[in-house]
Amino acid sequence: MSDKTQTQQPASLGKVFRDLKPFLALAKPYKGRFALGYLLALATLISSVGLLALSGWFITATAVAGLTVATAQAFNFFTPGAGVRGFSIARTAGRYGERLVTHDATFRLLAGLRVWFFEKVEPLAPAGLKGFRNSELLNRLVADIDTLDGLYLRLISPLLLAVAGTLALVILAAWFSLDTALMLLVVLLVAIVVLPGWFFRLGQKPGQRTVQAREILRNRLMDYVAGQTELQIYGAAVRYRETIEDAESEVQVQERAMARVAGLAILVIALLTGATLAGVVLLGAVTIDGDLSLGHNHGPVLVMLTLATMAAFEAVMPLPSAFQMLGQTHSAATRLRDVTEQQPAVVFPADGVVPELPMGELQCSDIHFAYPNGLPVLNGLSLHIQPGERVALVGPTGCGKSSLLQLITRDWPYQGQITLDGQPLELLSEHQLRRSMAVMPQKVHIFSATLRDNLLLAVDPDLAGTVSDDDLIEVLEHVGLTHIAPETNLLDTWLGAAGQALSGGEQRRIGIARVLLRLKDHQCSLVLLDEPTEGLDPDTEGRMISVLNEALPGKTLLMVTHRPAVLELVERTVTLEPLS
Ligand SMILES: Nc1ncnc2c1ncn2[C@@H]1O[C@H](COP(=O)(O)OP(=O)(O)OP(=O)(O)O)[C@@H](O)[C@H]1O
Repeated sequence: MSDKTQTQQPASLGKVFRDLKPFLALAKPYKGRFALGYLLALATLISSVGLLALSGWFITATAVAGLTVATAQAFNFFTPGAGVRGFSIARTAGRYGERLVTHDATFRLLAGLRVWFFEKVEPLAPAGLKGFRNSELLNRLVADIDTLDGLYLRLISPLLLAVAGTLALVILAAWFSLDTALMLLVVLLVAIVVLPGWFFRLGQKPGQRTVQAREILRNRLMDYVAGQTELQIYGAAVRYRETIEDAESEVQVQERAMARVAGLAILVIALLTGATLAGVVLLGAVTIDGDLSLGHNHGPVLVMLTLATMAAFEAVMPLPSAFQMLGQTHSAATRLRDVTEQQPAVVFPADGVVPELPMGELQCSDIHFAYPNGLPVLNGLSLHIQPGERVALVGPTGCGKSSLLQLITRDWPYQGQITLDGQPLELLSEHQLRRSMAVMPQKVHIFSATLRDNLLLAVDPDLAGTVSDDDLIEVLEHVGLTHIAPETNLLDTWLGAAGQALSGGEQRRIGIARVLLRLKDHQCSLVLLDEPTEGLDPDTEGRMISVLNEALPGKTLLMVTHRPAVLELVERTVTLEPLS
């Protein structure tokens, strides 16, 4: 089985930031929290620099003051001592507060991003999502959005902090010596501008490949779990597991490549820090020219500046690794945009026309339709169904029967016109269209939810609360589904993937039960059934036919079927011919 993956071309840093701009804009609702986080990070950095600088000055000044009795007695130990304690407490509290606030803001933002992504995806279904597997969408919704935390948490705030830290240190150094200040400015610019650009380039390819390799691994794992039965039956499980192991090895190869780059980043920053400290000491030694006296304060200030430089490097230290991860973040953002920038194939008007008296008259005129692969399915189909008429749509498999039902539910765009009670479907809002129809698709989906929830989803939201548990039980009795759980907790029985499995026939009867519930709404005038009795034994099929017969009077029916028995429900049969 091959994997459908997209290979991304390496992009420049400018393009990456342009591509990420919309995601930065999505952080706007949380800007207050992020600003507070930044201020706390700044306070922490100032406290760190202050703590080391003051401690360095204090220790050296104390030593110099101790050289004579007079200076030792005159020296004020208390104010610097209190300052060291103050900075130390502020640094701990600041770091705690900063972590709390920025993580809280990021988690809120990621939750908001998931809602935003889902809102973008929902109108695309089903036509716009056919190109994506479920596992791909899930991967994007969960893993890719998680990867974006690097953008907010590890990139923007640290970058701003490094700039602020650099400026502060250079100003402090300039007060002591212009040469030292200039050297620090050059070194820190290298650390803020050159190194991040270099590590961005080093990390871009393995970062993108990591995201890709993880997606392939997740897709294969999800396919493996979903296709267990087939894999076991055909003895293909071992072969398939090998492809999973291959995918896992590829993830490890890419992660190792990323780890190597991360190690290099730590090494380069450590070397740069060491060299800079040596430079500060050397330049400082030249500046003070051997004068360590307390009067000029030179010695203590030199130690203070050296330790302040050390602390300021804390701010630039995370930048190379953050930029190394940028390729990964960009890759995740691009994959999200691939989905969210698609235009829905079908758009519903917000306020559609309201049908006065729903009759269920359906008119399809000159319908042409092809799926995105371009193969024509319907070519000039016309069909008129009178209000209350019952019609069966028959024809060889693959001739387009189910597709026609999907056009009437507006799943796909088409050429020609379909009207309901004289109104083109395009003029109906989504709610009005859904409310006017009871639909049973070819494949009935059972949600991982209670039986009650699985039935109530067929009830229009406007009528929520009007359907009681007794009504639900009555419907279950009609379709013969009261046996699937003990009577005492029948409606609370958990179904679907995480609950009780249902047979194919039971699933179809859940579909019929949903239709029966929808038919209680007087605004529902059209019933579309796709092979409603497929997979049922003749007795159960006969029972379903009489249940539907009782519920259908006054409603228009268009039913796809291959089963002769169910034709007794209809007055007319329309045969669809295959195009070739
Ligand atoms: N999502 C899709 N993308 C591309 N082609 C599709 C899609 N769904 C169906 N088709 C193709 O469109 C054609 C019509 O399919 P459709 O399901 O409407 O046939 P049908 O008459 O209902 O068949 P059956 O009686 O077997 O249910 C078939 O050739 C099918 O392969």
